[in-house]
Amino acid sequence: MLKLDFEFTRDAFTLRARCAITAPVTGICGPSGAGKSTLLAHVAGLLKPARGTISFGERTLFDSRTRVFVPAHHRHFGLVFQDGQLFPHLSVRANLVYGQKHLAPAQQRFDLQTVLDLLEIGPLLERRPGQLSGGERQRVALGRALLYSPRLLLLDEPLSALDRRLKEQILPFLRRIRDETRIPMLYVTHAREEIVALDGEIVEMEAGMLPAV
Ligand SMILES: Nc1ncnc2c1ncn2[C@@H]1O[C@H](COP(=O)(O)OP(=O)(O)OP(=O)(O)O)[C@@H](O)[C@H]1O
Repeated sequence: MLKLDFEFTRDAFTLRARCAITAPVTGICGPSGAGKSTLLAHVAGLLKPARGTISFGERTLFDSRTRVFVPAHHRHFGLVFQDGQLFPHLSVRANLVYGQKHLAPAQQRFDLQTVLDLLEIGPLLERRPGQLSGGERQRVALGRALLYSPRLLLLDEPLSALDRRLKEQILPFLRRIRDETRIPMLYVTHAREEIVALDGEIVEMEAGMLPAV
């Protein structure tokens, strides 16, 4: 369970999050500027709240009173953004194993072959990101996040750069990730139908409030 109870202010924008997230897939929906990406950045450990607490399972990730702040690279969460953010100078293979290199063997939940099979990206291994279609790039980005053996997958508009056909191609892969890895997902999107397709629970965000009041 991901428990959020914190506040953050940046210029005129204030984010207030107070909720417990328990579903296997949770969609954070809401209008542009509501604070969805800012919320995800707090869960990832890329931004620090002004005050409050964030915990995942038994682990406290942030507590302003006791001055706990677990940095992003110690949270073991996988991140996938809209444009995949692959390293352009590295092959698909090198991109995939990038995060895995930093894990001790005992921490590695998946091997490369399992992820290649799951996402059907084996034939792409020796290509560079510039030689991939948008949908292939997003599958590689998902593969890279999985090989990091994340405890939670944070997805920020992972399909929004893709056309309808590609979205419909990738959604079954996301369903496979949900069913075969059982890694919980926190999924930011404008497209509620993506969350519906994943049988997820939707949490509505409005004007910096989670949940909206
Ligand atoms: N790097 C930044 N510096 C200053 N303000 C920012 C920055 N990034 C976002 N903001 C502001 O913070 C608020 C929340 O932005 P955020 O990107 O979290 O919203 P969002 O719900 O993800 O929007 P969208 O759906 O358009 O991506 C907005 O008012 C935005 O203008």
